[in-house]
Formats: sequence, C-alpha cells, structure tokens
Amino acid sequence: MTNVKICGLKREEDIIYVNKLKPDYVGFVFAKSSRQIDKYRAKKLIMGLDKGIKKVGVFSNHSIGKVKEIAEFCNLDILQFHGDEDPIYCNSFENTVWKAFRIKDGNILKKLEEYDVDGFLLDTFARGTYGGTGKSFDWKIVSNASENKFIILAGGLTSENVEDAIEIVKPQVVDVSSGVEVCGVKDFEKIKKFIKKVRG
Ligand SMILES: O=C(O)c1ccccc1NCC(=O)[C@H](O)[C@H](O)COP(=O)(O)O
Repeated sequence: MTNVKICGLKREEDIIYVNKLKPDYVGFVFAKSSRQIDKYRAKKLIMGLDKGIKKVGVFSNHSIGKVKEIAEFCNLDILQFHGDEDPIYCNSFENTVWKAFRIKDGNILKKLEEYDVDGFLLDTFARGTYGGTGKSFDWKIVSNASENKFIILAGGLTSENVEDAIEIVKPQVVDVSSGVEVCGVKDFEKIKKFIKKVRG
C-alpha cells in the first residue's frame, strides 16, 4: 500500500482536516517558503495532531545544530532535507532522514547512490526554489528507483494524476502540497479526494 504525506501545514484548520482524514505523514516547512512556519507555531500545531500521524520537518541548508534544536523542540519523527545537504550532514542525526533530490534528468540517479539515508524524496527541479513548486517531472526517469530504495514521490501530484504516478514509480509514499490547496491554503475536499485516490 502507498502511504500519503500532506506537506506544508500552517493553520489550526489544517490540523483539524488531517486529524479527520488521517494521512500517514504530515510536513511542517522550516525552509524559506510561503509555507514556512517557526518552531513555536509548529509545536502548537503538533500538540493538536492525532498521535498516529508521523511528523516530518522540512529543512533546507539549515545548520546541523538548528535542525537538532527544532527536531527536539517539536518532537519530529522524520527530518526531510530539501537543500544541498551532503551525505555526512545527512548522517549526523538520530532521527529518520529523508533526503530530497530534484529531478531534471536521469543523471541525478547516480547521486542517490552516494547517500545512506532512510528515504529518497524525488521532487521536480525548478530553478530558484527548493520545493513545493506544484510541478511534476517525467516519472519514467525514476521508474526503477523503488526496487531497492524507500521512495517518496513528490512534485505536482494531484488527485487527477496520482494513480498514474503510483503505477509508474511504485513509491512507498506520495507527497503533496500545492495539489491539495486552493488559493494557497489547504483544502479539506482536495485532501480527501487525494487520499481516496491513493487508498482506493
Ligand atoms: O513546500 C514548500 O513550500 C517547500 C519549500 C522549500 C523546500 C521544500 C518545500 N516543500 C517540500 C515538500 O515536501 C513538498 O510537499 C514537495 O516539494 C511537493 O510540493 P508540491 O509540488 O507543491 O506538491
């Protein structure tokens, strides 16, 4: 079964939505973004979150000390590194680590082999931004990646395309942000439809 991550929660309403709809993971963005929140807001939201939902912190080129401080303060389960973090950086934490790779073409696949992390998040390359673009990439490039790696597929997923994406990539997790938003905020019906399409 493919698990679901809903990324970029910011509001109390978002927590109410996910507590009802029960994705497997939710993401809090500490990277620079319109979805960025600080550790105090994240902790407040996490206190109201259903205990069965795993909490992912999204970082981008933060110092190791800063990540550890936020992870402990917010009691994060998973650290997702969306910037230019190298393998040594990624192995500096006790938590589960997912490293994001932004796909432009097949050349990036060699890069994955340099990392010994718990999950490989495959997202779309877009110049000048690290994630949350709402743009998808050619999934055929990574169609074999989940044979020997834990793959989180991201980038422009929606309730309309997620079934095709799962069929081609067979990821362990699908990750969505823009595709479940209306006017920049999370939308209950869109999240519901997305999860229904993934779980059947
Ligand atoms: O979501 C952001 O704004 C963001 C900004 C900077 C780094 C990472 C970010 N998001 C990480 C995620 O896990 C997103 O869910 C993923 O990039 C997919 O986003 P989308 O294409 O909007 O579904």
